[in-house]
Amino acid sequence: QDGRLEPGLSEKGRTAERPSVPGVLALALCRGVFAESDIFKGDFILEYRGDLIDPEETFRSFIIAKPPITALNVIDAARDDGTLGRLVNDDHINPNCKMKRIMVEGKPHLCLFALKDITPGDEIRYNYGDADCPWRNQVRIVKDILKSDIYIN
Ligand SMILES: C[S@@+](CC[C@H](N)C(=O)[O-])C[C@H]1O[C@@H](n2cnc3c(N)ncnc32)[C@H](O)[C@@H]1O
Repeated sequence: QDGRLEPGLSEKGRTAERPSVPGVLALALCRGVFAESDIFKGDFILEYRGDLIDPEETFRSFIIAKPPITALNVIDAARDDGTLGRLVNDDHINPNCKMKRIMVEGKPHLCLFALKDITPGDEIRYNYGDADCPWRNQVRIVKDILKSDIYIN
């Protein structure tokens, strides 16, 4: 539409005004991808672009860099090419989109599709899968602290 590869989406830094857990995860979650226009259930949103690498190489880079689990086996997006797929954050509880692997001419492409209607301003988030994501534990720990007696106002 406007010549950008990913129209209708923008990258934003997450700041203290939109933290998942007030004051705690704001720094860890520094950037994310946000809708600029309406996206409807089933719509294609973006492709998680990266370099196609062999499984052995993927295993090595996973040990070193820990890319999101959905990207394992085929696509390594460690190299910043300016596209937004590599900036989409995880939500394992209420994701609004889903990553699907689509084969085109024998080559895998990881594509993000909307699971529900998404309105402008919403953050695009998918479930990274069963990956051992440390931030999920952080949320649990913070919730436990807030519920416990040791939390002093
Ligand atoms: C594919 S990147 C997403 C973009 C990343 N937020 C950034 O600013 O570059 C994956 C990394 O983002 C962070 N991340 C993703 N989802 C998160 C979440 N729900 N809570 C906290 N950090 C998250 C983790 O550091 C993870 O390794």
